[in-house]
Amino acid sequence: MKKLSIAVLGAGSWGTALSLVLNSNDHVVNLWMRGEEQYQEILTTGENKKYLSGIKIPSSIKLFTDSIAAVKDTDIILLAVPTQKVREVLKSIQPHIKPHQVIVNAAKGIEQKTQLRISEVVEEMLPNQPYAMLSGPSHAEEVAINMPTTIVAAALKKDTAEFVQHAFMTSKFRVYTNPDVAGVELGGALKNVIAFGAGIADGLGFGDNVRAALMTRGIREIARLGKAMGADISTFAGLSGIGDLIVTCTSMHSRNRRAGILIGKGKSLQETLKEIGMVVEGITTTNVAYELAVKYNIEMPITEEIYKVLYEGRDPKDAVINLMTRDRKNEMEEIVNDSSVDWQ
Ligand SMILES: NC(=O)C1=CN([C@@H]2O[C@H](COP(=O)(O)OP(=O)(O)OC[C@H]3O[C@@H](n4cnc5c(N)ncnc54)[C@H](O)[C@@H]3O)[C@@H](O)[C@H]2O)C=CC1
Ligand SMILES: O=C(CO)COP(=O)(O)O
Repeated sequence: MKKLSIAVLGAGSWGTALSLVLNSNDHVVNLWMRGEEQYQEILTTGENKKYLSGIKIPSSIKLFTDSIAAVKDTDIILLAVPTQKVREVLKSIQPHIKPHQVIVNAAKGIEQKTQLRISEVVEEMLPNQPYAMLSGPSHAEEVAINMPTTIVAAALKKDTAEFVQHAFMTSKFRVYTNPDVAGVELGGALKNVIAFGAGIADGLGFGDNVRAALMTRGIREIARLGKAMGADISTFAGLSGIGDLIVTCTSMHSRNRRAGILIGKGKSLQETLKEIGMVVEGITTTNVAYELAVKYNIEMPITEEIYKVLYEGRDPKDAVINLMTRDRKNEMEEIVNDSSVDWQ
């Protein structure tokens, strides 16, 4: 593939790790960060200490604090900032974006004030701009040291998905395509809620049985909401669904899981966020997911309990009791896949 020029907006752990992947593919990489201090640190030490310590950032990755300069003449603009900041970052570069530039989103969440997925935010701000969502089981800490990783590039148009697949794929970073943008975006966002809950269970001292139950029942409620919102439920059985749910619920790299563990151990939300020091998307996504469940009239008992722990002061131990003592159910009732999402 022809070497591309790619702007990576956001130099947190994920933006930095993806810059390394793209750099290893010999693309020109413009890594943008908003802080002068962070810029100076990476420039002088060759390391992004706060977000990805111990990883050398090659000098071939160009550093920027001016987002307009970073996106100029690039083929791809990769969004790697927290979900709630995507609109603000896009706004700052909006007049400078050319119609051919592919927006690739790596943020896993739903905009809180609008309940929009990121593809919908991008479409609202930049109608008809080519767009892909990159999502799947992929902790930055492992990607940055070249551990084999698989991920999905979802786009409505096949050529956009394949373009992004080519751009990112290396022998250590395998990219699949998928036409179900809604499913991939929702899977990536909603798994963080369940991972946070799995962390709470760990923090309370529960074991592997509870974690497995939360993952299995969690993907069911994610799929139920996803289906109501237009996704193909088979996507939730893929890398961006159950794949990402597994890694986030089991890995100590997961900020969502680690945040849950601290809450389960009795720390306040404020103490927890301070200790993690990076974005914990599941906190806001719990709020949006709860509202969406009400709006679409979807049963999401795990999400509801986590919402009540986070926002209504429910004791996590009571949340577990509530989940265990719900009405008796038949596991096989529920979802039938009658949606069919295909390339446009
Ligand atoms: N860390 C990981 O392993 C993965 C993260 N993601 C997703 O990527 C997104 C970003 O996450 P991380 O890089 O991990 O977060 P992070 O907390 O490591 O870094 C966030 C970055 O965004 C910057 N930022 C915050 N507010 C900003 C604003 N208003 N304008 C511009 N930049 C701002 C911060 O300075 C920081 O550089 C999240 O949605 C996350 O779910 C997805 C896959 C893997
Ligand atoms: O999405 C991720 C891994 O695929 C990262 O999850 P955390 O934000 O919980 O660290």
